[in-house]
Amino acid sequence: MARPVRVVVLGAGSWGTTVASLAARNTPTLLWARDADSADEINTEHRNTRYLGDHPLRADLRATSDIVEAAHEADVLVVGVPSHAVRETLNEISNEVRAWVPVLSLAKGLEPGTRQRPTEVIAECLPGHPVGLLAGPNLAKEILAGMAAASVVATQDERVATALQPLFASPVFRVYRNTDVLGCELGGILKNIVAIASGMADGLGVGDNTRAMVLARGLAEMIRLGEAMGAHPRTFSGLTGVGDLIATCISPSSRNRRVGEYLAKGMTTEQAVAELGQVAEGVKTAPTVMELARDHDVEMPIASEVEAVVAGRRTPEEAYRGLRHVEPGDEEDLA
Ligand SMILES: NC(=O)C1=CN([C@@H]2O[C@H](COP(=O)(O)OP(=O)(O)OC[C@H]3O[C@@H](n4cnc5c(N)ncnc54)[C@H](OP(=O)(O)O)[C@@H]3O)[C@@H](O)[C@H]2O)C=CC1
Ligand SMILES: O=C(CO)COP(=O)(O)O
Repeated sequence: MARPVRVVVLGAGSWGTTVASLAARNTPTLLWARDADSADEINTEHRNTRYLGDHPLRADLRATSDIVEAAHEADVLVVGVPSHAVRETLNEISNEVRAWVPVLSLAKGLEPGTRQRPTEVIAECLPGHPVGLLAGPNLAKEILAGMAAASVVATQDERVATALQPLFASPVFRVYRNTDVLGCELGGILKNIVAIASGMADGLGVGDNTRAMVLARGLAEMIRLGEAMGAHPRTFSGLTGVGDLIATCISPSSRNRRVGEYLAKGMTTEQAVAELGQVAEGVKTAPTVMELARDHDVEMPIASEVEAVVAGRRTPEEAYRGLRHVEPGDEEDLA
């Protein structure tokens, strides 16, 4: 009998640990934590208190702080470190991962400097491997608590996604597939910036109509940039686009939304990020997205205001006043 597929997840933060727990239900799974104490805690107490409080993890989920051991074990490699850390993490193991092992990204940001999406960074670090991503409206703590949710495995080759879907699925976690890798990845990246705007709206106490406007026009910006970069516009009406946008913009637990709320309460960006103690990808990604918008000649007034607040050039009140001055055009004109 063939041995089961072994999944290795790199990064034992809230989402990496949660995805590893999903996979461990289906197949032997090893989680790499760069911190040895976290690996020990997962192995002996079946918890990751730093990121997931007291929530019990599956007893069969194994962890290691030895990244080379992890790389050698992988039949499927899942990259769950933040976008800015994908390259340095994979560079450590670029000669250790067996050929053809599929690599899935969980990260929802852009690499500062290169402006590359995580799947592009992975393709450079591990050439020749099938590369894709797992994304959707997936707030880690809800999924770990067993609440129903859905996600998407996106790979260019549909056969790869079809093979990977059952590794992460459960009766309450539906895993769809999609071949528009660019569109699915951009949805997860761009919604974080709208979520910061939504959090600012919450913090400022603006009305629900205003929040809805920000979500709807934020989605229009995501589609505009996505289409200009070559994504399929219809992808943004799915789980990885509007689905993730809604979850992140309304959830009290979204880190990006919370950063916006903290900024509206008067914190600096540094104070907001420190208060959070976890990654909020939209903070680092906002300036990179504005560079892409300029390159592709795409107007993104909401993202532009968020970037100005994050950079400290504008207050949240000024940003919301600024949005009032944007000349409304044809609503249908998304391109
Ligand atoms: N949390 C969620 O609900 C979801 C998150 N995501 C995305 O998943 C990615 C990871 O997020 P999440 O798990 O939430 O983040 P967390 O902040 O919870 O955890 C980050 C993890 O990455 C590790 N890490 C940070 N910097 C480095 C580095 N330079 N080198 C190696 N490891 C590093 C941290 O290790 P250490 O503890 O040692 O610092 C920690 O294990 C992000 O791109 C996020 O947008 C996607 C869907 C849902
Ligand atoms: O991407 C997420 C949910 O799908 C998590 O969002 P935050 O990083 O804002 O918590």
